Amino acid sequence: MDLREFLSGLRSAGMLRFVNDELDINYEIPYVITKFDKGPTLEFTNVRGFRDTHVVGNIVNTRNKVYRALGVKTDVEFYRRLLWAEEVAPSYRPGETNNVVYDPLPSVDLTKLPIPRYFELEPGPCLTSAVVVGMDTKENVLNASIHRLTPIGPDRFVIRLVPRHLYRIYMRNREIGKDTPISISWGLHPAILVAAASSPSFGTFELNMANALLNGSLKVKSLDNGVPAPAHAEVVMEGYISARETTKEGPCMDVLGTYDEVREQPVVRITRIYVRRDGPLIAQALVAGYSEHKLLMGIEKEAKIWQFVSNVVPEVKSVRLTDGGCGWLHAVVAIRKQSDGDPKNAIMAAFAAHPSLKYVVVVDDDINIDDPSEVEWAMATRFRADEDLVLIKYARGSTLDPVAIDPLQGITTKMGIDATRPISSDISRFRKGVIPASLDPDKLRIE
Ligand SMILES: C/C(=C\C(=O)O)CCOP(=O)(O)O
Ligand SMILES: [Mn+2]
Repeated sequence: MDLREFLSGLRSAGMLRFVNDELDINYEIPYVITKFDKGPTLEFTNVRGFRDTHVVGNIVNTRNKVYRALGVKTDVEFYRRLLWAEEVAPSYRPGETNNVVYDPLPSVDLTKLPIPRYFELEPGPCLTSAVVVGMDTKENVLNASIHRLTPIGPDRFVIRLVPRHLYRIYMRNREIGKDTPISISWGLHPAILVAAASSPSFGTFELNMANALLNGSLKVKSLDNGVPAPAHAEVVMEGYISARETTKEGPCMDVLGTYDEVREQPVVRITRIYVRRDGPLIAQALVAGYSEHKLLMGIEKEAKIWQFVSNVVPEVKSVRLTDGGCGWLHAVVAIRKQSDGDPKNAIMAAFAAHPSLKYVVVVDDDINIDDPSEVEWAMATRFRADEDLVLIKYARGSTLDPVAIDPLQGITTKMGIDATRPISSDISRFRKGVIPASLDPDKLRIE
């Protein structure tokens, strides 16, 4: 399964529309994508200045499409499948092949690639949906993750490295004076994107996880620098993260919909570009701060929160990283509690599961956590700040948080809210009002 097959499945299911007007990849296509933020997948067939190229946006901008990509139907099925893939990843190493769909370009020139330009204050075009595989040259540890890459020359990017696994690999290589060999793959089946956006423990290779999610069908090619890349990507680049060279990165839009800080970040040197040529090249545009970005970043964290909270509370119905909380900073967890102390433990478990989380509300399982008004209703009727509020000062949060105490380290204050009704009290005081009638109002003759 590659991106093209996934897109054709969406088209057959009526979930993908073609846009045939001539549009520019600079601002125009991203703008249209944001106007259909929770809508259909859009395939732009007439991209100004780029022949034989389509741009696709909103490929997994809804929960439904993510679940479709992973072959699951319900939240709990999704949590179990993703956690299973993290667990079994070591025994799902993808097979190696030289039978790839892409060919090398005669020369390296990033300006020839259809990399979109998104937001007004950004310094230029930005690659927001590519998977970077990096290798620890000493231990041969591999890691796959998604990073913002801004071209700064025909063969150079600057890469935003959050202090996580690729950063650790880069630091370990740097300590012995080595550049970090990488592959950058763009235009991938969403299962690979979901895996790369996941955080299994260091040493678990996310492409193995993707292979498990794809039922063992993923194939990889080893590039000349020794790093694997998926054999069915639209574009693959081979290169190195420089151990010495850094430059300013940003200002670039992040998942919060605000401009991330400008930081000194490592430079990437590209040594080869491979491009798919069988039919139009499919370039994936992903607009930072919109639904696809939020879902890809947050959805694995929902599974992790579900897992961690399930360790302390027997029944966890569902978890949402909320839209207003940017799919990253705010969560709602619906539980069926057995003790009035359960929600506090659930709050602690949620913070342990997702270090960037800043605010979590725990509700009973009669609350629809997809409806922000119902969640607020639970807070209005089941929460009292003197005993149901947890504040944790000076904890590790997100490096993106504009009000962090220390933005470099992402240190902030966290808040947990127990909006569940007390077990001991009269349940009827907390029940939602129901009118016992079963007629269909849509069938009434209302003039
Ligand atoms: C750089 C990040 C997201 C983005 O660019 O939108 C990830 C931030 O991760 P934290 O661990 O929350 O700092
Ligand atoms: Mn990792």
